[in-house]
Amino acid sequence: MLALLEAGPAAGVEQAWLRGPDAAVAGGEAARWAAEPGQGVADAAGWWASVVERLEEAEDSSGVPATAFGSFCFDPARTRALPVLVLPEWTLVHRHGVTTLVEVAGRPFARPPRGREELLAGLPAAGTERAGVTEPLTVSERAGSLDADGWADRVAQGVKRILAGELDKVVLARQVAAVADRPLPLGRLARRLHEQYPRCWTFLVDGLVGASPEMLVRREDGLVTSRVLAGTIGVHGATTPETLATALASSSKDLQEHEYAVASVAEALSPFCTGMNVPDAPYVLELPNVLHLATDVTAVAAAGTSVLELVAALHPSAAVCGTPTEVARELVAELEELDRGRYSGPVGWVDAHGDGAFAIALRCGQLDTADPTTLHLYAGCGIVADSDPDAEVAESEAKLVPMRDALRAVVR
Ligand SMILES: C=C(O[C@H]1C=CC=C(C(=O)O)[C@@H]1O)C(=O)O
Repeated sequence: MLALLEAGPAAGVEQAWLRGPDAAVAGGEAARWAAEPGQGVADAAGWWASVVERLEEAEDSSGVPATAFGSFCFDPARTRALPVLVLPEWTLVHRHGVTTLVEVAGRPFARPPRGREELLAGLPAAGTERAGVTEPLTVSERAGSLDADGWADRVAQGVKRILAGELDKVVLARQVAAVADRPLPLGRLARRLHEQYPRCWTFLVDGLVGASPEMLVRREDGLVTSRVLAGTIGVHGATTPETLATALASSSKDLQEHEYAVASVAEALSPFCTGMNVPDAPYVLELPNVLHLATDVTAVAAAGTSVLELVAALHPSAAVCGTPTEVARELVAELEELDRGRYSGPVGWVDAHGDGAFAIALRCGQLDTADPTTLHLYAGCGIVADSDPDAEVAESEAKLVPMRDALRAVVR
């Protein structure tokens, strides 16, 4: 499956989702939601319900349900980007040690799926996919509308507004454009991210590629889980992870930032769930580039609640927007000078039973719609009353490391 992913669009792979040993790669289009500007997850849920109704079979013969891949905008009212929900023609799923090729057949889909043999015959054999390609990409960077100093100034303005009592927390992001000498091999980038960050959820959906450590919500057989992250410390060569973890777990600024994020998730989930468990204190999640304060929330979904309803209720959490949500959303728009597009929106999959998983699209890049050599990279930081602008710039640099490393490492 990694060979398939690596081959990317050349092998017809357009969507992917990977974590640890589990993976799904998919291609072709049996159906695509024709999203309009301003639409969001609730609109997509209606479309998906109507597709599921019309499927002849909701599952393949081995019981794996038809699955759509989606990616939604951070702020549908303020973006030129469109959200995505696609039911691929075929999906190769590896789960619990079993690999299944799921094909969507029958009404209402005009295009018949390719035969299994035909599909598999077109794929590169594992291990041969890199033969002969050894030249690294040459990549340069261009600042977004704000450079690091300009963004630090916006962080300082955010702190002032918090101190003035307008809000408690705001998440501010910055963007840089990575420009390569060739069209970017998104499948290769996804593979590299997956290999370097196996504890993260790696995604590739319509030109959005990344490896997110944050699970907005997963629903599996009625069980709901959400991994809330907020509060971060960058990894430096000289300091041991234990020392960093101790510093993070005792930082009142980071603990406060984290508390807002957990509260926003628990509050949004509660109308849809019973038996919610919210641990009293966070643990420290260690990644190669950063350490995060993390809390895993679990609950039981009310009967008939699909993962898309949960996503619609949870987004945007205080990990990407702020507290209170509406005030923070306005301040993000005022200070960032950035169209976030699908960065920091939900990205993941939903199946015909309403189960699924949506991460928050962080540590990612969005392929430029007009230029396949340009990837827009994003990193954001939670700002509270005690935030220091220079420290936030350093944190945003640490959050850009996964994409920058992957870009440096891939060959064309
Ligand atoms: C907004 C981002 O991270 C969020 C998720 C985890 C920790 C965060 C923080 O500590 O600031 C952010 O809230 C990003 O990576 O672009």
